[in-house]
Amino acid sequence: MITPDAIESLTLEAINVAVTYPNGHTALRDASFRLSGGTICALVGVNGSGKSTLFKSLMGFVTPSQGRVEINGRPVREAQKQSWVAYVPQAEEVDWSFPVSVHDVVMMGRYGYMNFLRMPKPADRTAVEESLRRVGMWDFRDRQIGELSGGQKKRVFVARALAQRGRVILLDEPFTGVDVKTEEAIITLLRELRAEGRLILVSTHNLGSVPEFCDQVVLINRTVLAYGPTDTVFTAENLSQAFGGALRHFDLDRSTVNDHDGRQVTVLTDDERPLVLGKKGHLEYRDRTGRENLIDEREKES
Ligand SMILES: Nc1ncnc2c1ncn2[C@@H]1O[C@H](COP(=O)(O)OP(=O)(O)OP(=O)(O)O)[C@@H](O)[C@H]1O
Repeated sequence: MITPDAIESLTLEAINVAVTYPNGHTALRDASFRLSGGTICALVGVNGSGKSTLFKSLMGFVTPSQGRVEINGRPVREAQKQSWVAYVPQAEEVDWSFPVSVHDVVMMGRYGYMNFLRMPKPADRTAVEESLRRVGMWDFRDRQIGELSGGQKKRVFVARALAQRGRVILLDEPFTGVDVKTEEAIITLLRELRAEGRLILVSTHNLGSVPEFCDQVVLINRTVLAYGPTDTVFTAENLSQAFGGALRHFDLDRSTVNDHDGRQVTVLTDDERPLVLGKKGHLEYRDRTGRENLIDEREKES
C-alpha cells in the first residue's frame, strides 16, 4: 500500500492545455488548474464541455496541441509508465460481452508491473485479492464481467484502479446508473483513498453530491472556468456560467428540502440530486456533521 509519506508531494497540473481532434474540432483551449494529493476533486461541466477530453489528456491518450500536463512536475507519459494514473471508465466505454472474468479485469490493473509475458507474480495476485475484497466483490471473482449489475461493474473497475496502486485516480461518471447505497460505498472508499494522500478526480453530473464528498471542484466548459475549494467555486453564478440554460432553477420561499430549517433556498438541478444554496448563496449540506459553524451562521440570517 502507498503510504501518505510516499505521495505527500503529489501534484497534477494542466498548463494552458488545448486539444484539437483530427477533424479540426477544438474540445479544450487554454485549460489550466493545479491540484495536490489528498483531495477528492469534482470535474463538473455540461455534456460536450470536454470532461472526457481532459481525462484523456491527463492519461496521455491525447496529446495537447498546445500546453502540457505534468504530474509531480514530469510529463504525464512518464507517470503513466509508472502506472501512477488509474482510470475508472464510464459503463458505455466498456465492451461487456468480452469474455473476461472479474478477476481478469482487476488483474489488468497490474499489467504495468509485469513483463511482456504478463505472468502474474504472488504480489499481483495479492493486490487483486485485496482490491476485490475492499470493494466487496471477491465472491464474484469468477463471474464473467457482463453478468454483473451496473453498480457491481463499477466496483470492479474501482478495484482495478486500486490494484494498479494509482496515485492519481480518474473516475468518469462513477455514479451513473448506481443506487444510493453503492454510491455511498464508493464515496466511503474514495474518502479512504484521499486519506492515503491520493488525488482523486471525479467527473459527475450529480451536482447535489459534490459538496457532500468533494473538497475541490474544477468547473469546465471547453476551458477551465474556475477551480478551487468547493464552497468558493460552487456558486450559483459560476454554475450558471458553466451550465447556461441546462440547469433547472427554483427559488423556494420556505424550504421543504429534507429536514432543512425552513429558510429560503435556491435549488439548482439537472438530475435527481439537486444542489441546494441558502439565502446568501452558500452551500447547504445534507450531512452537517463537522459543519456546525455554518448552522450558527444560518441562525444569524433573518
Ligand atoms: N474523437 C473525437 N473527434 C472529434 N471530436 C470529438 C472527439 N471526441 C470528442 N469530441 C468532441 O469534443 C467535445 C468534447 O467532448 P467530450 O467527450 O470531452 O465531452 P464531455 O464533457 O466528456 O461530454 P459528456 O458529458 O457528454 O460525456 C464534444 O463537442 C465532442 O463532440
